[in-house]
Formats: sequence, C-alpha cells, structure tokens
Amino acid sequence: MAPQDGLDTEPDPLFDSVELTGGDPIFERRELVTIDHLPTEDRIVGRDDQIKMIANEIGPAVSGAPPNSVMIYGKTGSGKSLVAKHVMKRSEQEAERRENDLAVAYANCSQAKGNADALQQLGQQINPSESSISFPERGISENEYFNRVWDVLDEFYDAAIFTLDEIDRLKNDDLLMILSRAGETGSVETPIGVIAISNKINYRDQMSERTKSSFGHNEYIFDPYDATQLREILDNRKDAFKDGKLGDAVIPRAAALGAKEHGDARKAMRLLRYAGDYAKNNGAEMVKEDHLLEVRASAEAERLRDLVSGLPSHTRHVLSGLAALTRQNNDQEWFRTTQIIDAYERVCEKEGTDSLTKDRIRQLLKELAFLEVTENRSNHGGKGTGSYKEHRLMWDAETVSRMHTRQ
Ligand SMILES: Nc1ncnc2c1ncn2[C@@H]1O[C@H](COP(=O)(O)OP(=O)(O)OP(=O)(O)O)[C@@H](O)[C@H]1O
Repeated sequence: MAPQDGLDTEPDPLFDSVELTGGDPIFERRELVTIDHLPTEDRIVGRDDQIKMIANEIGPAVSGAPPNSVMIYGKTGSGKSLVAKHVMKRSEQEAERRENDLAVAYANCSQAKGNADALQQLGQQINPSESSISFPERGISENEYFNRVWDVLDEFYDAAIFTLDEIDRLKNDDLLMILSRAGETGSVETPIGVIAISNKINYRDQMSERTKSSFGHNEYIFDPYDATQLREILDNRKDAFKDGKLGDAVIPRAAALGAKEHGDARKAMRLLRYAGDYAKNNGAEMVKEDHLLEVRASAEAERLRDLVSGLPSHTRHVLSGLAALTRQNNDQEWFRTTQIIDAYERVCEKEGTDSLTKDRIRQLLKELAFLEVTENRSNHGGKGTGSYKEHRLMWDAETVSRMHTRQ
C-alpha cells in the first residue's frame, strides 16, 4: 500500500515532533496546564477558606433566597477567577439538587467593549433555548439589555449569581451598581448576587458610595502565592506530562520563578507549559530545567500582554516609546511626560499611524500606572521650574519590546 511504502523513504524533519501514532511525545494531557482550564476541586490548592467564605456570601441563592454580593481583590494569578468559577459551578449543582433554578454567568470585563457588551454576554449565557427573548450583539440600548436580563430572570429563574471579572476595566461602576441593587430598586424579583473581581485594591476609591454600600463589608483580598504553594499547584497538574518526560527540577524551579516578585500561579503554569512546548519543538527527550530559562522571556511578555489587553492599541505605542527611551538612556529610569510623548510620536511615525493628542497620552499613562505597568511621581522642580510628572517602566524594557513586536 502506498502509505506503507512512504515509511521506507527518509522522514521529513519538519514533522519530527509528531509521533507515528499522531500522539504528543511530551504531554499526556496538555489542557491541564492551559490557563483557561478549570481544575477540579482536588487540584485546587490552598484556597479552601476563600472558597468557603465566598460560598457563605452567595450561598442562599442555591435555595432561591437573596444572596450577598462580594468583591474579591488580589494580584493577577492569585486564583480569584478560579475560586469564583468554582463556587458558581458548585452552586449550580447544589441548586439543581435542591430543585431550584439558579442562573449563573461570567463576564470578563477586560474583553468586553463596555457595559452593554458585558450585559449581552451575561444575558446570552442565562437565556434558555426555549426563551423567546434574544440578546443580539448590537442594535439595542444598554437599558434594553437590562430589561431583557430582568425578563429572563423573572421568567425562568429562582435566583442568579453573576461574576464580573476585571471590573476595573469598565469605564464606570454602573453595571455593578445596577446589578447589585436590582432587587432593592424593584427592577426584578429574582434575587441576584454579584461576585466582582479586581486586580486593583484601590478600585474601591473609584466606586460610588451606593455601590460600595451594596457590597457592605464583603470584601476579600487574595494574597499572592509563595513558592511552596505554587509548587503544590504545579505538582497537582504533573499528569499533564507523560511518565518520565518531566525532569525532577522543573516544577520547583518554575514555582521559584513564579514566586519571584509576583507569586502568580498563571505565570508559573505558563512557564511549565511553554517549557513542555519548547522541549517538544526542539526534539528533546524530556523537559529540563534549562528549558524554563529559554522560555522565561516569552512568558513574561505574555503576562504583560495580558495586563494591557483591552487597552487602546496606542497604549502599546506609548509603552514602546518609553521602553525605547529606557534602553537608550542606560542609567536613567524616570522620564518626563513630554519626553515620552516625543518618543511615542516617533513610534507612531514608524508604525505609519496618526498620533493621539497629548491629553489622551496623559490619560493612557494614567491607565498604565493604574495597572502597575508604569509608575509616576510628581517632581516639584527647583526655583523657576514648574512642577512636572515623571514616569518609569516597572517592567524590563526588553520584555516590553518583545510584547510590542509579538515575538
Ligand atoms: N489555588 C490554586 N490551585 C490550583 N490552580 C490555581 C490556583 N490558583 C490559580 N490557579 C491556576 O492559575 C491560573 C490563574 O488563576 P486565576 O485566573 O484564578 O487568577 P486570577 O487571580 O483570577 O488572575 P487574573 O486577575 O489575572 O485573572 C489558572 O489557570 C488557575 O487554574
């Protein structure tokens, strides 16, 4: 047969990493180390207390009673989304067991274009197939989305839990306020609990008094993980790899790298997956500690890309300008706003795009500082010099360049 004959000829090195069976030479279940994978309870490490606390707040919803809304703060990769999704999933199962109809939905506000878009996502998720109500992607007002969400809730559900992730990415807290106070205002009869998540503890300062009061004292702060916890998290996903394909030193090292500075489980997980991919793509027998060092820069760039995703594309140009300034001036870290605007305009010229106004760039710099990608300070100058603002990158300039060029 022709395909058999084909095996007698020289193998094409292009497909060296594909085994004859079509299987993966390194990974057994690669999905276990992907970021979006929702691990089962036995793989969740060190967040039992937080899971219990969130469940206590929103718990009444499983019996159709009014739940409390909660706010979760914590740095990126500290397990906030994981805990919220896990509690939602278990609430849904328990409500079903108690024969109550519980609506659960999740929206990541960093990927939503605004309040209406986030609402559309929530509406779409809870809308049962037998419903005559629709949630088109565009063409209806924010108000109309609210009305349709209320209609679906009142027609089909006993209670609802909505998770709004990265809530600080929305321009205002209207969505949070309306959803968390809907019962009080009489907009809807079905009780709603909101789990709001933010990377920014100072987001509280941006919330209106009314929103703050509907979250009462239900605020939880998730601390970053230490190296031991990260190691345990990764150890629990070891079976992502085939037997004997993961070197003993890889997990401890990935945990140590993840714990350094950030305590970020996402970063540690990404390092492990990238190292596996690197080993596979380079025909290595197994994943080794050295492979982590090869992929470290890409993992960092990816983390930064995550942080700035959802911000206007010119944010990248501003960052790129600041990175270029930092690289060109070896000893210098701080740059005045006017210097950054000049550098940004040079980037725009190179990219062949029109530059934004100076005021807009000042705004983008504020957003970057809010995300802790940059920091700023006011300088009061000397006699005869007015005060001015200076900014510095909190990330390595090389990482920023990598992100910008998508290497
Ligand atoms: N305690 C944990 N046990 C097991 N896996 C974890 C734990 N915490 C986080 N992870 C894993 O790390 C990754 C990042 O976690 P998660 O998305 O929950 O972080 P986050 O705090 O919501 O971050 P961000 O603010 O960036 O969204 C996920 O893949 C998650 O499965």
